[in-house]
Amino acid sequence: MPQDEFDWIQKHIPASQFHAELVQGIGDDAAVYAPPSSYDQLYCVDTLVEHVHFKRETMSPSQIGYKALVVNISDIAAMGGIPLFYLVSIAIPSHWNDKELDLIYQGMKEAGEEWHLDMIGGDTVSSPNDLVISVTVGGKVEKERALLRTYARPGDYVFLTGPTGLSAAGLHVLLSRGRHTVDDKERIIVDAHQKPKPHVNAGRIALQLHDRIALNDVSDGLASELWEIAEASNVSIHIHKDKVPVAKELNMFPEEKRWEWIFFGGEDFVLVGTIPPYAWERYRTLMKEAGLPLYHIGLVEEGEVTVKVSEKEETTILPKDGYNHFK
Ligand SMILES: Nc1ncnc2c1ncn2[C@@H]1O[C@H](COP(=O)(O)OP(=O)(O)OP(=O)(O)O)[C@@H](O)[C@H]1O
Ligand SMILES: Cc1ncc(C[n+]2csc(CCOP(=O)(O)O)c2C)c(N)n1
Ligand SMILES: [Mg+2]
Ligand SMILES: [Mg+2]
Ligand SMILES: [Mg+2]
Repeated sequence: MPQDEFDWIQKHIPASQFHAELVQGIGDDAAVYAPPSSYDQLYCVDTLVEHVHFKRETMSPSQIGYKALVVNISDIAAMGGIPLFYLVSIAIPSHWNDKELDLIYQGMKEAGEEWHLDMIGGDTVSSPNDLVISVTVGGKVEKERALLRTYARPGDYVFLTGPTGLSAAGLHVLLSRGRHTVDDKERIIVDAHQKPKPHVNAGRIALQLHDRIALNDVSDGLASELWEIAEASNVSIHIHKDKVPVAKELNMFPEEKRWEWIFFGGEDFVLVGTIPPYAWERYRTLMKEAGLPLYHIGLVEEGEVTVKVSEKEETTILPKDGYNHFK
């Protein structure tokens, strides 16, 4: 725990800033931001709680900081937006020392530098047992162009910007053996869990391409995010299981586990979305030119709100399961 709240904050104030729209950052009662008039503003907040989102055995302090910020950058990506600023609220129990807390801030700084975000404020409090870190991100998106979950229409293609299930597989390894005994062949899945990469460019390319692409980032699991789009847009979504990407890093696990993680694992932070068929080839080309993966995994159909999955001749309902904090 820091000796003094105020001295501790002082040493984490950034020395420079990326965005000129920031009028006043850390140091007053609130940050001041002068938004450009041709953009709408975006805001989101997500929280990581010790023993719920991480344990000392699953994530290093710098990875906790990194992930606390990128899960929010991912929500801005899912709107097609540009992340700009972040505020950090941290509740610190006595068993976390100064060195570890500095590393948490180091991890956030690393992510901030990677995606050009300025830290503009926060809050520091004590906590009786567990560490809690809550990050708020502000961003911008061209006026009236944000990519909404309500945009899916019958006939649209359903796409994914990366394979799912890797983070859950990585978590499985970390929970069974801890973060200090990871094999080389497990590196990719463990990295996917500890240092996910938000798909900001995929979101930006989508936004620049078309004004009616539905997007959602995969935090609670592919099934859960597909259901959210189906419900928001009042459509039926039909997935073809043989088109859903299976990362080769999952091959070392039993088939049943693999599919459970792909559909219900969560924390993948890839984007899932829907796009009108006439815009598909262009999106594919632009993503390919940018060196980014893209998978066509199904279709939006008319009919009551549901998510179906077909395998060979058989079609079943994809359960609305996934990570749920209260189940
Ligand atoms: N406690 C809360 N108070 C007010 N609004 C909330 C609260 N929790 C969530 N929301 C809002 O509900 C909507 C869905 O939030 P949710 O957290 O499920 O989205 P997400 O961040 O994409 O998912 P995840 O938290 O799994 O990453 C968002 O608009 C969010 O701001
Ligand atoms: C130690 C440990 N146990 C379990 C998990 C898995 N987990 C926690 S929250 C979540 C969904 C996203 O959270 P939210 O909905 O809050 O954004 C998932 C898949 C983990 N990361 N660490
Ligand atoms: Mg959230
Ligand atoms: Mg989200
Ligand atoms: Mg989120």
